[in-house]
Amino acid sequence: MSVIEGLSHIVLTTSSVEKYESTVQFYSLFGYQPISQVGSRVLSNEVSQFLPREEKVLHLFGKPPTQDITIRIVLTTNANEKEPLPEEKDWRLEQSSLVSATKNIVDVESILESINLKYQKYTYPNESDSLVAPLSADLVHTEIYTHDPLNNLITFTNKPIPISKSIYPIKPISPIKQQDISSSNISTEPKTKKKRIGMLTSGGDSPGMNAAVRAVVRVAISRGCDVYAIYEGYEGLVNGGDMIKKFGWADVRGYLAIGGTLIGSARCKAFREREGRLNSAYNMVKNGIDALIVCGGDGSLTGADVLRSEWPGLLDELIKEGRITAEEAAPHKHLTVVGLVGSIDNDMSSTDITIGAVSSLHRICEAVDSISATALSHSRAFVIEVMGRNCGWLALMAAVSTGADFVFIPERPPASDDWESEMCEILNKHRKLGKRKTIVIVAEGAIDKNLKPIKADYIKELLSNRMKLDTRVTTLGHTQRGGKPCSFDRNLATLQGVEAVHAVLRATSDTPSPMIGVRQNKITCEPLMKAVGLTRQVAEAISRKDFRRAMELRDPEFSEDYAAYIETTIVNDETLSKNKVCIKPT
Ligand SMILES: Nc1ncnc2c1ncn2[C@@H]1O[C@H](COP(=O)(O)OP(=O)(O)O)[C@@H](O)[C@H]1O
Ligand SMILES: O=P(O)(O)OC[C@H]1O[C@](O)(COP(=O)(O)O)[C@@H](O)[C@@H]1O
Repeated sequence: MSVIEGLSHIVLTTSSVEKYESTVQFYSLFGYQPISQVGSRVLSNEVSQFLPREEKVLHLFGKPPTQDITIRIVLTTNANEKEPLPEEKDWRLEQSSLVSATKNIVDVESILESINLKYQKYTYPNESDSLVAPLSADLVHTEIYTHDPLNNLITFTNKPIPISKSIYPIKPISPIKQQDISSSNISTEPKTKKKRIGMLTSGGDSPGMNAAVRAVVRVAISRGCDVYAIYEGYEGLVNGGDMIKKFGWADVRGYLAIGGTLIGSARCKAFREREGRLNSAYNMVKNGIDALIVCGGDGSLTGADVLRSEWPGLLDELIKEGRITAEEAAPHKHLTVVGLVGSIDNDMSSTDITIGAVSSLHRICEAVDSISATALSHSRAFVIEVMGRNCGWLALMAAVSTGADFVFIPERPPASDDWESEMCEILNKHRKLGKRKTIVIVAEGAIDKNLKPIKADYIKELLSNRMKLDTRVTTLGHTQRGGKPCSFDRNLATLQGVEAVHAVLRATSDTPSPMIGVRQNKITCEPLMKAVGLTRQVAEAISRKDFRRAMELRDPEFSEDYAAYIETTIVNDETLSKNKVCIKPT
């Protein structure tokens, strides 16, 4: 028996008031009725500014055999905005967010005409379909594809049985005879050419990278491709030789449980130069590799896309230099690049979580728990520095998970000019309420509101001198990055590795390089450079001191986590001090 009883509602989010209003109007045109509205657009509380501001719930009463649909339209700063659908594409190939059954497809069409909205219409059977037999009535129907103001693809169908998956009895097209093929139709690619995929891990290693390599290798083999491990990140591409090795099924045996990356990683200076990428193109052509799956952070994924964009020019240069022949280059006209995000920092936009971040967080929590035990014994204070480069996710999540007394992250510097006094006041309050230990977590990229770095040693001085606490600094360092991947990272990397190979096989010469992500528990495929661009915007927002924007640009839960941390950890209950209740250490 299933544990759920059916669809509750669909949630659509936007940060634009205009789009919010027009989405409500759009769905109303098709008969959805408002059943409730909550929220206020003006919230003064600093924390609340990141929470949903307003939402409307619309309901459509379905007629059997269909069911009612409820749509919640939310106005929030943390919206997942979608890109407009490319008009030239066949929208049937995209994933619809909502498929509605209708008996009045003509009315649907007139509504779309009346609001001047683009749509695609398909009638079955199609004139060009070669039917084996007349279609049964339940297969004759029309489908209309359009999008709502938030760019969600929506479909209308007048199929008599809306969820019927029956297929059309179309005659197979007879094989083309040799004499029918004109020379202009002959592809330069040999028909039997096997796809050859290169896989590399690059940048800082992260737990779960091995699971990604394993999945890519095995799915590629299952799909009839050859797969090559490229050792030491881009170093292997630049140097070639035995740093590029064909992998078989058994080569990745035992990979799942091992931390780091068994095919090695590097920060490769040579690949940043065109000369290095020219050598990489040479080594790829010589090995017949024309698709590359890269698992790394935003730097590694940018590097892969640079290689893809330069590819035709690099091949021309190699031909001119006489290093490869035109015949060798011909089957490799396009390079397909797919990105998997492997980084403990969880700093990539357009994905909820990166491969390795959860394992690293577990490690940090274990370390903080251990330090807490000794802090408690000696009534000491500890300032713990955690990794994350310019991202505060690890620090914030560790603070939430361990109940640290204070946290410093780059995206949300302390609001006050005299944050030192405010921090001491909060820590003092916790001490007065009976806490025997003080834990301050500081992200390695923490800054104050004037962009001055906040370092663990400086905090230690404050705690020792002003609060007279016996204070130690612990820098967790690379223990955070190594070690076994947790099951979440093994699963994530496996699912994403599978999708990466599928993305390679789907790619055409004009598809932008995709990045495999995960959103709301679904594996996603987003334009890689768009995600990299959004990621860079966080650093830009911070450098402009626009910290509100920096928080918005992180994944939607970031602000909620921050709010939860403040509410659950910074004591804010006056009754406690009045009644002198002693708080047990967390
Ligand atoms: N703009 C770029 N052009 C070419 N290669 C790059 C670029 N940025 C990064 N790379 C390559 O990716 C490697 C890893 O990048 P880095 O930023 O250090 O780590 P991460 O991928 O974890 O962000 C670099 O050492 C370099 O070889
Ligand atoms: O190991 P290194 O080269 O000192 O790099 C340390 C950096 O690598 C990381 O562990 C991971 O960063 P990337 O995923 O961007 O490579 C950062 O948190 C840290 O700042």
